[in-house]
Amino acid sequence: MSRRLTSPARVTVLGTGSWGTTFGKILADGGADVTMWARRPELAREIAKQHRNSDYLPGVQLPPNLTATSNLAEALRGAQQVFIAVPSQTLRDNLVAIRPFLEPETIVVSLMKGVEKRSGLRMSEVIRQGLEIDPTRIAVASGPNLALEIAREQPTAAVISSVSLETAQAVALLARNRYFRTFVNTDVIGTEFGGVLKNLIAVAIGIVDGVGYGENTKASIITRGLVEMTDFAVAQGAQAETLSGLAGLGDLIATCQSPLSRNNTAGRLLGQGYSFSAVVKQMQQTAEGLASVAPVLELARSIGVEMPIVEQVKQVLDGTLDPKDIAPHLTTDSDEPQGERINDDAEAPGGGVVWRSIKRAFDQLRDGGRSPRGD
Ligand SMILES: NC(=O)C1=CN([C@@H]2O[C@H](COP(=O)(O)OP(=O)(O)OC[C@H]3O[C@@H](n4cnc5c(N)ncnc54)[C@H](O)[C@@H]3O)[C@@H](O)[C@H]2O)C=CC1
Ligand SMILES: O=C(CO)COP(=O)(O)O
Repeated sequence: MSRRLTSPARVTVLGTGSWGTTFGKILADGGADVTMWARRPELAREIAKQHRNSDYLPGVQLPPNLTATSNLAEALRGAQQVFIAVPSQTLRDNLVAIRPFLEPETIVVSLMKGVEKRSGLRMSEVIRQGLEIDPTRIAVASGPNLALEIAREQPTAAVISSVSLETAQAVALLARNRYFRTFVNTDVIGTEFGGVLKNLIAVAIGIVDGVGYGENTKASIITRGLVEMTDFAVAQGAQAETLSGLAGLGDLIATCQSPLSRNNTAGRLLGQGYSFSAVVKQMQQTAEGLASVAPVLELARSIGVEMPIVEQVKQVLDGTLDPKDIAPHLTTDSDEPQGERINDDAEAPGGGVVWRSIKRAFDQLRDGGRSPRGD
């Protein structure tokens, strides 16, 4: 009988909220030795000694090969891969603390689904700036991954993406087990924006749910929302197929359907008539969509992409649109019936996304050479 001679990989997860802790369990159940970093020493103690995180994952038993500390240097020592799951708006400050302790070969993986409010940057871009490491050492994970379902070992899948296929594969090999299956791609822009944008559509779904509208409204918003997501992401340099994959459509379905989703929940409260500030006060956990909506719309406007559903979410957040007036059909100022695909030109070769990208690139050149951002 052959025996495994190699020692388990040593990995670190920064952030012990619902997703960080669940991802730690995924990695540990896949065979890695996992160290979690918690800000609060008492939470680190609960995870290390009782193998529980009762605040975020009540009733879930964590594996014995998962431990925790509140000492960042200790958490990062010897880590082959580091996974980060803190609220997106806190990432930059956390990177300042991480940087001195990061070892030269360590791969850094973002588990987050937001954009930085003040810069509009994706999390992998903030990591690249904050740690000054090569993009080939950075990966992102995304997909239909509601933490509590996975913590209960209900099977699901995700995508690991990096500009380096080798890096994506190395991460995917560790981040998998009997209930968590990982695929790989090199479309970091599409994978990250899929996770960011589906949150905004999930807020819209929550709003109409809160108002009391039914399945037609929701299906229309999901379908039109996917068009907006794809149009925006492709204009940023993503591949359209990524948005129809796990990190796009897959996550959109999970988040829009589940009461476990914090973005969906925040939307529902808005639809029930609570103000934005009242919703923020009630939310115990991170709802990334609330902070991402403004920077996403700013980016969309700067590249000439229409996002009517996301615009309406912003108006509801700002208190300038009555939630009951949110509608999937408010897609244009024009009285003319539109093609189903936004900005679609029925005469265009191939129609849809590709044509729009070419047209947009042409318009941007004409408008002074602003071009879609590469990764
Ligand atoms: N919960 C889920 O199902 C999933 C969440 N995500 C993403 O993971 C990221 C983290 O979300 P969750 O773990 O769900 O949030 P959470 O609200 O459950 O936990 C956030 C964690 O960050 C910590 N934290 C708060 N402020 C901090 C700071 N300034 N510095 C360091 N740590 C801080 C909190 O103490 C907590 O441990 C988000 O970007 C979210 O979109 C992605 C996939 C699934
Ligand atoms: O990203 C998620 C599921 O894939 C979690 O969604 P919420 O952040 O809305 O809870």
